[in-house]
Amino acid sequence: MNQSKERRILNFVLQNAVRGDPCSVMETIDKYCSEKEWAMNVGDVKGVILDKTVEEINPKVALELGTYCGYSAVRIARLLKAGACLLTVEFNPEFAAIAKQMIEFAGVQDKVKLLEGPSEVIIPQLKKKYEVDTLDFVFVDHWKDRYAPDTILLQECSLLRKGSVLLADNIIFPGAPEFVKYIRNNPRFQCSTYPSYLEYMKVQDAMEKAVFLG
Ligand SMILES: O=c1[nH]cnc2c(O)c(F)c(-c3ccc(F)cc3)cc12
Ligand SMILES: [Mg+2]
Repeated sequence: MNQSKERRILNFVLQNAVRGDPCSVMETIDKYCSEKEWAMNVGDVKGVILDKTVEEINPKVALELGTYCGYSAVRIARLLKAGACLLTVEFNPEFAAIAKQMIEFAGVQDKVKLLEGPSEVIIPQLKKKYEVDTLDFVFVDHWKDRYAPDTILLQECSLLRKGSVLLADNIIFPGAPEFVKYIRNNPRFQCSTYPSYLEYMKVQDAMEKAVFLG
């Protein structure tokens, strides 16, 4: 059976990146996906916006919705301080298996907990099953139709506290209009938009930052 694109990306990393070096893993994925096969990693351009947001917040507990191959999990985890952790949610078992190996190869596995399943099932389990109190940072990068319902679910599950920061990818392309409408008209969020470019393409995209006001 022929390999998946995600398996080809992982193999390229295993053969070309430096084990235990998160930056090497990120650079190698970016090289493969800009030169050989496009893939939906947040990438090196929007990745800088992600980096700056994580560094500004310095989260102790971070959540990622949409692991894919693990690129942004590695990107976020490399910036986490001692004792901090990232919970990352992926519903596609093939992607989760690739991401697990990617995260381990990068050497950030001690900071990352990969949770396999649909976000609407995992989010209500975070407090009791995964011992989360509240989330300091949430990177929203899964399926555009889940952005708004999962943001509502996070609130219903009391997982956000005053100052929790959401950062959502792809609000221009492919776009998340329902989420943008919801979050920008919600007085409980302070929103700001970061225009950028679609990963590995000269196509406009943007990220939305939303601070929960409690
Ligand atoms: O489904 C997605 N989940 C998370 N992130 C994505 C992304 O960053 C994309 F660029 C895209 C994308 C897919 C196909 C295109 F033609 C353009 C963008 C999709 C996702
Ligand atoms: Mg994305």
